[in-house]
Amino acid sequence: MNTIDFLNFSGKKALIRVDFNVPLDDHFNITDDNRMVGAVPTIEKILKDGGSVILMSHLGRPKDGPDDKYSLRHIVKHLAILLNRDVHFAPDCIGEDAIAKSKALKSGEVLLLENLRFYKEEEKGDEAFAKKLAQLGDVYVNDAFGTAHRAHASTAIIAKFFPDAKYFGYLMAGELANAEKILNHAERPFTAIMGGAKVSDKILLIEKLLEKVDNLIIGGGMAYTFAKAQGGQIGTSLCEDDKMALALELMEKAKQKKVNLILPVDTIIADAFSPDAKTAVVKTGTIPSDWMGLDIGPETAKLFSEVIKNSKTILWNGPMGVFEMDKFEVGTKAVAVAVVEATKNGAFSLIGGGDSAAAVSKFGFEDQVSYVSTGGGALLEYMEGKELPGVKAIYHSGSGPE
Ligand SMILES: Nc1ncnc2c1ncn2[C@@H]1O[C@H](COP(=O)(O)OP(=O)(O)O)[C@@H](O)[C@H]1O
Ligand SMILES: O=C(OP(=O)(O)O)[C@H](O)COP(=O)(O)O
Repeated sequence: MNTIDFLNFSGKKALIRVDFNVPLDDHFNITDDNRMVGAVPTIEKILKDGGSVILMSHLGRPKDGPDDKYSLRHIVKHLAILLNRDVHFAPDCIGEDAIAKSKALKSGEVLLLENLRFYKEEEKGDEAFAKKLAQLGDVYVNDAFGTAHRAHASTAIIAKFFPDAKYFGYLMAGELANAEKILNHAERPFTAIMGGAKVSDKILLIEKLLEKVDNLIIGGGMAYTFAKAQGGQIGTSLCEDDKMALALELMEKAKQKKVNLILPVDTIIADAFSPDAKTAVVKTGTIPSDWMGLDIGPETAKLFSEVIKNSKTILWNGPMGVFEMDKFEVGTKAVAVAVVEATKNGAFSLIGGGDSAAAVSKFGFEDQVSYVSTGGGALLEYMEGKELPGVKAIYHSGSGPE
C-alpha cells in the first residue's frame, strides 16, 4: 500500500484530504473530535520530515454556497491545540488567496482551507475544480476514510493530477487494515453485533457477515422488524414492513449457514419517545398497541453479553436502543461493557458507525476497545465488499488527467 512512509516530505507541500466533518453543538464546540485526532499522526509525520501541510475537508451538507454555520473556521482553534502549533486559515478553498497562502507556507506550517462543499463542484466530482485544488500542493495525501465512499473532487478526482505523488495517510491505512482483519483474518468465535435504527441500512452487510461470523446479534430498532415478521406485537416501535420478508429470509439463511442468530427476548418499552416516558419491561413480541420498544431488556442484555464475552473477534455496528436518552442507554451500555471485557481477555473489537462510536465515548470506553472506526457509511460500504472511490483513486496507476 502506497502510504506516506514511502516519501520524505522535506521541502514538499502536502495537500491532505482529511475528514474533519465533526459534530458541533449550538455554540460551535466540537462534541466528538475522534476524526481530527485520527488525522494527527499523518500531519505530524509530514511536518517532522520538514514538509508543510494544506488541509482540505468538508463540514456538514451545506445546500447553497458559503454558510457560516458550516465554516471550518470553527475548528481552527481546536486543530491548533491538537497540533500544538498555529494553523493558518484560507476563507476560500480555491482562488488567489488560497494559492498565495499555500505558496507562503514554510516548512512545518499548516494551512486549513474553507469547507470544500461551499462549491457544488466538490460533490459533483468536477474535474476543473479538482484541478484548481491540485494547484495548492506538490503531493496529494488521502486520509479521509470517513468520506472515502464518495467520488468527490477532493476525495477521488483530484488524484489524477498527482499520478506519481499520491499516498494514503496513516488513518486511511489503519482503517483499511482493521477492516481487512475483521473480514479475512478473524479469530473464532467471531461475533457481529448489529443495531441502530433500520434494517434497510445494513441488509448488505448482514448478508455478507452471514458468510463469515459464528454469532450474529441483532438489537436496536431493527430488531422489531424481525419480531413483527415472526408474528409478534410491536406496538408503535420502529418497523420496516417492506423488510419483514427479508428478515425471515435472513433468519433462514443463518440457519443454513449454521450461524447463531440471536434476537432480543425482552424489551424496554415506553409510552412516548421521550426521556420522561413511562417505561416497562415485556417479552419480545408482546408490546401493547400504543407503546414502543426503545431498548433491549435485561434478559437480552445478559444473553448478548454472554455470547460477546466468549468471542475472540467482535464487530459492533449500531446501538441497542435510544442510548442518547439515559433511560434507554442500559442495553447499549451492557453490550459495551461486555465488549470491553472480551477485549481485556484478548479479543479484537472493532466499533464502526457514528452512533456506535458516540455511544462508546458517552460511556468513556473508547480506549478499552481495540479500534473505533472514524467511518460510518464508508466502513459499511467497504465491509459490504464495495470498492471505495477514495481508495481506488490512490491505487489506480493512471499517468495524468484523462
Ligand atoms: N429501538 C429504537 N427505536 C428508535 N430508535 C432507535 C432504537 N434503537 C436505536 N435507535 C437509534 O438508532 C440510531 C443509530 O442508528 P444507526 O445510524 O443505524 O447507527 P450507527 O450510526 O452506529 O450505524 C440512534 O440514534 C438510536 O437512537
Ligand atoms: O460523516 C460522514 O459519513 P457518516 O455519517 O457515514 O459517518 C462523512 O463525513 C461523509 O459525509 P456525507 O455523508 O455528508 O458525504
